[in-house]
Amino acid sequence: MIEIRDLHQAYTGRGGSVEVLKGIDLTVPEGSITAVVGPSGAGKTTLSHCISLLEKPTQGEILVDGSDLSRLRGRQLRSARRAIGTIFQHSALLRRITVAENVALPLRNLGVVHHEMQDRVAEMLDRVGLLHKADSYPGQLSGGQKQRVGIARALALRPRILLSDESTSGLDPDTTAQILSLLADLRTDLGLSIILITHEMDVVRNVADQVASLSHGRLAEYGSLPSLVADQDSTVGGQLLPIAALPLPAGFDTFLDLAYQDGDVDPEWFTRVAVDHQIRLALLGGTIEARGATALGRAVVGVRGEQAQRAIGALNGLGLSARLRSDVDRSGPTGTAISAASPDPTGPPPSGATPIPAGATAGATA
Ligand SMILES: Nc1ncnc2c1ncn2[C@@H]1O[C@H](COP(=O)(O)OP(=O)(O)OP(=O)(O)O)[C@@H](O)[C@H]1O
Repeated sequence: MIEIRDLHQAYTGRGGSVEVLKGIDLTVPEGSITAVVGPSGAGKTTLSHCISLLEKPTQGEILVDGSDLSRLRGRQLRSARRAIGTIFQHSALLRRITVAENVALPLRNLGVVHHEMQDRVAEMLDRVGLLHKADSYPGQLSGGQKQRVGIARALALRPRILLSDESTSGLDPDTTAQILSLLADLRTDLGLSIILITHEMDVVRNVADQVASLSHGRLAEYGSLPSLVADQDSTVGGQLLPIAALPLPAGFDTFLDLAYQDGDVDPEWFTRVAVDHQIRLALLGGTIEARGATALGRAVVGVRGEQAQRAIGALNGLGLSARLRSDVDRSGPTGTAISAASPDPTGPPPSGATPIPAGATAGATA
């Protein structure tokens, strides 16, 4: 487990001191993946450098299994670094030595004896599925294979924490999925605490247990992924499952935002509200994402104003979180004018997620 407490980082230049991290508190439980997201300049890389002990924070603590690594120097610092393995964006392998020699580097620097080093390298390459590439050179590998070697190297010192700094950036979707699946397995098999610094919301949605969002050097949001998706006030939740919706059809004047929470939603909610409760609903857009045995989702429906409160009650009773939008008009619920011919102005639905066909209506005559 890694705990970051009141972490500050300031840089001093000609123009004076600039505080880039302004008191970050973050806990990454053992055996879990925490994604750190945020806009450019929010402080993600600075946080990553502080965690990997490349930079010394100006204030605060980085506790790994209870001991503060941020105040160490010299030999103690070098030793503490072993607790944290880092995977970089471009794998950062040395081109002139073999895959096995790259993985062995951290062990060699530590003076591990030869046969032990060979065993460890073979074990780590086997874990990432690349034992057969041990004698190849990095230039002979695909992008995804290079990243796997980078992961094997990061694991060589048996760290407790794995820090991935944009490690899937620039990889194609299939390769990204393979790397994420490997990270998820490592979390489970080795009980690693994994910190994923990324700007890719697809990556976050597919693999993160918790999400921390930075803004201007502060922690803007933090929570489990399902809780953020279910929280209608969460900006990150909206970014994780973005929805573009059709405008309200004739006869409807009120938008409701819906969120699915964990597995407790009645799968027949739409029919039940329409038939059992005699409420007219127009399904205007939505996304459902399967996570293990549960489903996460967000949707937008249209209702008639006089039925809105009853609809909210019925939907909440079926396990959804339903909320009236206050800024109701006939443009989309985001306030952006959306035409029926172009129902998705923000681009395709997130990969791996199932878009609900917009425009379906149901309901008894009211
Ligand atoms: N060595 C430095 N000296 C001065 N300012 C710095 C230094 N490193 C980073 N900064 C500033 O700190 C802020 C946060 O930078 P950082 O690279 O951590 O953001 P980021 O969230 O990783 O952004 P991106 O997604 O674009 O990589 C930026 O305003 C940046 O200009």
